[in-house]
Amino acid sequence: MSQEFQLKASDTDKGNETEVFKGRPSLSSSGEFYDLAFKVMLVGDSGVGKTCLLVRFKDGAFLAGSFISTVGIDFRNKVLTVDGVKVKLQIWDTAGQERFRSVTHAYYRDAHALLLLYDVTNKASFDNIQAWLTEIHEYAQQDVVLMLLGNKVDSAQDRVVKREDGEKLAKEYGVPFMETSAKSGLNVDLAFTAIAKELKHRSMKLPNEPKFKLHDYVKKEVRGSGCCRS
Ligand SMILES: Nc1nc2c(ncn2[C@@H]2O[C@H](COP(=O)(O)OP(=O)(O)OP(=O)(O)O)[C@@H](O)[C@H]2O)c(=O)[nH]1
Repeated sequence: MSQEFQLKASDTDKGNETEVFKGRPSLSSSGEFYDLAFKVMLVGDSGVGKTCLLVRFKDGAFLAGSFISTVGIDFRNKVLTVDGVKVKLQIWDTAGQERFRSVTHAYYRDAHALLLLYDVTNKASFDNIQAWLTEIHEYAQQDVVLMLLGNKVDSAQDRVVKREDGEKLAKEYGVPFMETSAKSGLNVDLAFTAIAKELKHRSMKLPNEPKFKLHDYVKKEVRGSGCCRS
């Protein structure tokens, strides 16, 4: 990583935690207890809405107005309760711009999950998904949890990528898929919850708990863009 683009921590936590389960809860620096911690990375072209998705999930707000591109990498923490277990997600917001690509490459290998975004109003961002998948294949862990998100579905009048095209691409690559809107909140909590459930089930199975199937969960829970709340 170049000196120029050091990690920015929006929360006071350090950015170097790995998955933990000590049999007793840990305390995050924001004062919340958690049992497990995972790193989730947001990737995709510049402007697809990675920062807005994270802000929607973390703060329940939408960053309207002028678009300020992420520089390098940033992160936020959020603790979720998944099946009675406190799961801390440390969510890394990467810069989509090409010139920061070498910075983000360095972070892939530590990610437990990746949310790969395109913008349904921007065909190029969809066409670039294949290149992002190649990059993920090259730099991320082999067993990384991956999900494809088509964002900005609130902009129905500007949509150029059909839902079926997203579904088809996701099926081709065997990844779960959903459409989201950082603006309306549609499916935003669901995307992060699904990831947290998958990571939790992979690392810790409670007695008598059935096997968790991420694809089935997403298919069952996902909501269409006719509606505007998560
Ligand atoms: N209509 C609509 N606009 C959105 C949505 N999400 C993001 N935007 C807008 O899209 C622009 C880019 O959003 P960002 O979240 O900054 O995009 P990014 O992917 O983080 O971009 P980089 O930091 O350059 O990689 C902003 O003007 C947002 O207001 C959405 O769900 N719906």
